[in-house]
Amino acid sequence: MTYTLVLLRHGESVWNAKNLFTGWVDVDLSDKGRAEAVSAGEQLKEAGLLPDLVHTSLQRRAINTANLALDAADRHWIPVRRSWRLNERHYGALQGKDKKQTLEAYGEEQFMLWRRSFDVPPPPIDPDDEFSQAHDVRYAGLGDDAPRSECLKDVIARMLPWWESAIVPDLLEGNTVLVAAHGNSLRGIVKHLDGISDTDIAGLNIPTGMPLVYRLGKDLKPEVPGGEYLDPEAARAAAEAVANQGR
Ligand SMILES: O=C(O)[C@@H](CO)OP(=O)(O)O
Repeated sequence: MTYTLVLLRHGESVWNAKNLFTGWVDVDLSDKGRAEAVSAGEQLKEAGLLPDLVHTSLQRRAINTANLALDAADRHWIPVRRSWRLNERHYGALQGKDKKQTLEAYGEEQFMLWRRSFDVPPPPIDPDDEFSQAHDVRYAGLGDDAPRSECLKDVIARMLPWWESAIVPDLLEGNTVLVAAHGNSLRGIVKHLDGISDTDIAGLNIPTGMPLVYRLGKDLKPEVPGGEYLDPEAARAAAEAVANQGR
């Protein structure tokens, strides 16, 4: 038995286009991002990869990407499950800041520590900051779980309970599962699936709007390490562009 998981980072957001740290700020897709989402759905349909169920974060760029992609694939009607545990990494006090200006102000080493180190979170955001989610009703029930900043290690710790309790059971029932989420929450899933080390994960970047397909064996280990992009060349170039943001 092979289980099929499709990971889809949201299409380009308006803040991706402006090169701003985004995290939990609930920005929408750009026109390019919407087109990427539609194209992702068309690619899924062409490849015969029709999701039975979709999991999304609570953020509109992922929700709208899933809706557009599933509509293009004629799968707009499938059941959906959402969780904050699939949200983007909370970028703390960097939320709303320009990536290039941050790199220039703090230097390459600090910038990369905040952006890609496994266990160094950016400084926490002030609850009254205009880009804080402290007063956002959708997170009102989180209590002490509500982050004010996260590193990738924190993302994996809050993502894994959803992976284990919601996504894995859906896969084991034989469903093709689509997960529409974010650069860093998906890096967490990939790290977990492929057993990537805390150091090597720094070099892994996920492009916007490109389906990444994992076929998993009985033990939920990937048949092809790293999974397979439906358009591998475009994905390689786009992942490199993500790696170079701020430069
Ligand atoms: O700003 C963010 O929330 C993320 C994803 O867009 O950026 P980065 O790739 O720098 O982690």
